[in-house]
Amino acid sequence: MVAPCPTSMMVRTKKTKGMGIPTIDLSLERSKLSELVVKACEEYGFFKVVNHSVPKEVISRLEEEGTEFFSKTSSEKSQAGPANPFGYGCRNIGPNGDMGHLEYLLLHTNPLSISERSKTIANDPTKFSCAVNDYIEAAKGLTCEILDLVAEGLWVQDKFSLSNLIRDVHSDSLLRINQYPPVALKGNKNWDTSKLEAHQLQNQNNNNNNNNNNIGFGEHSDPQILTIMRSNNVDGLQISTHDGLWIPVPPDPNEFFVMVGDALQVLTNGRFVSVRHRVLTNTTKARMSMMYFAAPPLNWWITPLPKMVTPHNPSQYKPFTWAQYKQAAYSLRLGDTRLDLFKIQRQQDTPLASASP
Ligand SMILES: C=C1C[C@]23C[C@@]1(O)CC[C@H]2[C@@]12CC[C@H](O)[C@@](C)(C(=O)O1)[C@H]2[C@@H]3C(=O)O
Ligand SMILES: O=C(O)CCC(=O)C(=O)O
Ligand SMILES: [Fe+2]
Repeated sequence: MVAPCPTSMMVRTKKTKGMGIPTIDLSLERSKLSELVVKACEEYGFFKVVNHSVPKEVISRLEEEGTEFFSKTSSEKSQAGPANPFGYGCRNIGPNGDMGHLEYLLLHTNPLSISERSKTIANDPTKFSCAVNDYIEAAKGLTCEILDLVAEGLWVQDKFSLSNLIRDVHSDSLLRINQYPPVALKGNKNWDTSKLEAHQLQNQNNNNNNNNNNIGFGEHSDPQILTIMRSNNVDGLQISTHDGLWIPVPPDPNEFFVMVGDALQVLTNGRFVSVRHRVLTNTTKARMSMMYFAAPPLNWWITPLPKMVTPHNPSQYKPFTWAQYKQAAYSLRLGDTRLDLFKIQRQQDTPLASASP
């Protein structure tokens, strides 16, 4: 057990199957808070926030819309599809053959695009688009708050430099509502994964080729700057630690989870690493998650913040626009480490080069 620590010092870590998920209380004093946010981003690229100011009603309205949509018949739902990339998708993830046990709605956050899409999604399109727009505004507010804390914690001079990337009206942020139906495990009906320790789950699931029956959403990192996730009370999400151990994330329908994406890894010149995560299906209950992916406008450049580049830590990435990065992401498979395409290879990175005469 971890000894309780004074609230003023917390990244509060609740023990989950032997590992802690950092939990950050947003009502803490600001300078402490920014330090904790940076620490959690460095150590895990993932944390939970409590005491956020998103109204419960904003969350429940979107959840109700999601439930109503996913309870429609397949032929009704298919009117909102296929997801190419936006709209309704079922089992197919992206354009390159990735599959999961899920169905989803993927939406661009532009209000005009939402209003058009709503017509194929909901019986009452205005009610649907209001619920979606309100949720997006709230998630965007929370994301900006967290990005400002990151900038402060990193001592970046312009404390809005990160949040400005996603505040712009042309931001390419997305909203995704995922629904994972319960999947009975093949063979042994008494095989309950919730009773397994993280390392056992890892062994059981790392070999995805043998039995991917329980993969809801395969291992990947999110390409964007930051992802804000909220789910119903059904587990399944796991994150990978820097040493490759899978940690189950206990669901908390009242709170939000934050994930560092590839673009924030670049902006921090590798000080933060985007978190690899996946979803395993539950054997009895349907999981519904709402994901807000915060991204800049398509033609904006992503380069390390000047503060993060020093003679000792020169830029690790070639400059690219968000559109170029997305294009790379969509040309690859879900689990690929697409940032490798943009890494600057330096001589000292290759042991052979330094060893050669
Ligand atoms: C297989 C793919 C699906 C994805 C685009 C990609 O080619 C690689 C990244 C995937 C991902 C993961 C995070 C988000 O869910 C997503 C919407 C995104 O921006 O990148 C998905 C893409 C998708 O499902 O279209
Ligand atoms: O459903 C979840 O909890 C995670 C889904 C996810 O990783 C994604 O949509 O990119
Ligand atoms: Fe993801």
